Amino acid sequence: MIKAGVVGGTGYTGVELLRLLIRHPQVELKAVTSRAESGRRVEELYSNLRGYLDLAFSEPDIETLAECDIVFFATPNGVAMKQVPELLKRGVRVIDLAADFRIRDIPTWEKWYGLTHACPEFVAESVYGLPELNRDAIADARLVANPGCYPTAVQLGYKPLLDNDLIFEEGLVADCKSGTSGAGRQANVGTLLSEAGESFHAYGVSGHRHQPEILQGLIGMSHGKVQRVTFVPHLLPMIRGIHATLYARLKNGTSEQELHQLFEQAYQNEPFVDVMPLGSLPETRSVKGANQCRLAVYRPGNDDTVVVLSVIDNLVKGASGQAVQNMNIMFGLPEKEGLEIVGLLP
Ligand SMILES: NC(=O)C1=CN([C@@H]2O[C@H](COP(=O)(O)OP(=O)(O)OC[C@H]3O[C@@H](n4cnc5c(N)ncnc54)[C@H](OP(=O)(O)O)[C@@H]3O)[C@@H](O)[C@H]2O)C=CC1
Ligand SMILES: CC(=O)N[C@@H](CCC(=O)OP(=O)(O)O)C(=O)O
Repeated sequence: MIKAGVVGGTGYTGVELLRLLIRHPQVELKAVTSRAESGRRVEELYSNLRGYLDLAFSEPDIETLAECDIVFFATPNGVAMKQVPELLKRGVRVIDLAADFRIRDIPTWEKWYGLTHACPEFVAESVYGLPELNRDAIADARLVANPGCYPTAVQLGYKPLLDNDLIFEEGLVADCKSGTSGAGRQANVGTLLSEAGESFHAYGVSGHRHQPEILQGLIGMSHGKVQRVTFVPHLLPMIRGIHATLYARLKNGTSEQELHQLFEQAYQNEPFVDVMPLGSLPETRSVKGANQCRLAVYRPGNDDTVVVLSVIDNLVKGASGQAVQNMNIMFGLPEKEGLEIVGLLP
């Protein structure tokens, strides 16, 4: 059994990790931390876990965490980087759900996250945990940087187009919408029901920290040819889900049918990417609770613009499910272990 620890077990991604890990046949949860709730039984706070998890929250101290084989950090940005060097030294593997190890260029990371990086030397060693891109490297990694939620939806949508050199590298637009759980569980006026309900607005239009992460991924897929991407997030009055509408201009006359076949081929062996039939409209509710990305590709009016629709659950394929998928790969387990969950409709 893999001994696992979750730092930040009271947050939304933390409790989602617990929901997935308690049903994972190869995992034994050894530690779940919260500074605010230390000593309190997990099921007291999260009654959905009653009968499944016999643990109390503990302080995130290094001695407890060092007894694990793997530690997930479901903490705010800037927390994992303080404990990672010591955990790796003690032979513990780490998956960080925050952004501490996602951006290769340290000055770029420090600019967007407003922090000084505590262990920049470990960023080069870490592997960006998008399995559809980096499966082999993830298998050998000690430290995995779990991708951001928007970057997951956007990169999976653009990948077949860039891999096949089908689009101009200029003018890429990612128009994205998220549910409120993307903002985490801490009190926040903007995500109160009476603020976010029955309304819809963009945010971070002049700059969002996921833009450099998305750009870094697209630069890699295009071998340096993509130089820019416009990313605009919006807040939807729903709890879970991300919908990304991606635009690009086609280099040649690839038909909608051919684009669709190409997407199907690109993802035919991917357990968690579903290319829907031609003409489909992926719905966020179809991936609610599931580790799935659902995609559809269009060429409206036979014009030279290609439109990709990409949906995920921000807390699952956009965070905790993807983290469990990465753990499975790191430990040589079947990739779908513990993750065969069907989306919740309606
Ligand atoms: N919500 C989402 O959809 C997604 C979130 N992420 C990322 O995952 C991470 C967690 O997000 P989310 O679950 O939403 O966050 P929450 O704000 O809901 O939870 C944060 C958790 O971290 C703990 N924590 C806070 N500060 C510290 C600290 N200094 N040391 C140890 N533990 C700490 C908190 O407990 P306590 O303070 O009691 O210790 C709490 O359990 C973030 O980095 C977020 O950006 C990634 C993808 C999607
Ligand atoms: C709706 C909302 O506020 N979403 C968050 C992003 C989600 C997230 O958790 O960001 P990471 O994936 O980088 O950790 C935001 O825009 O900041």
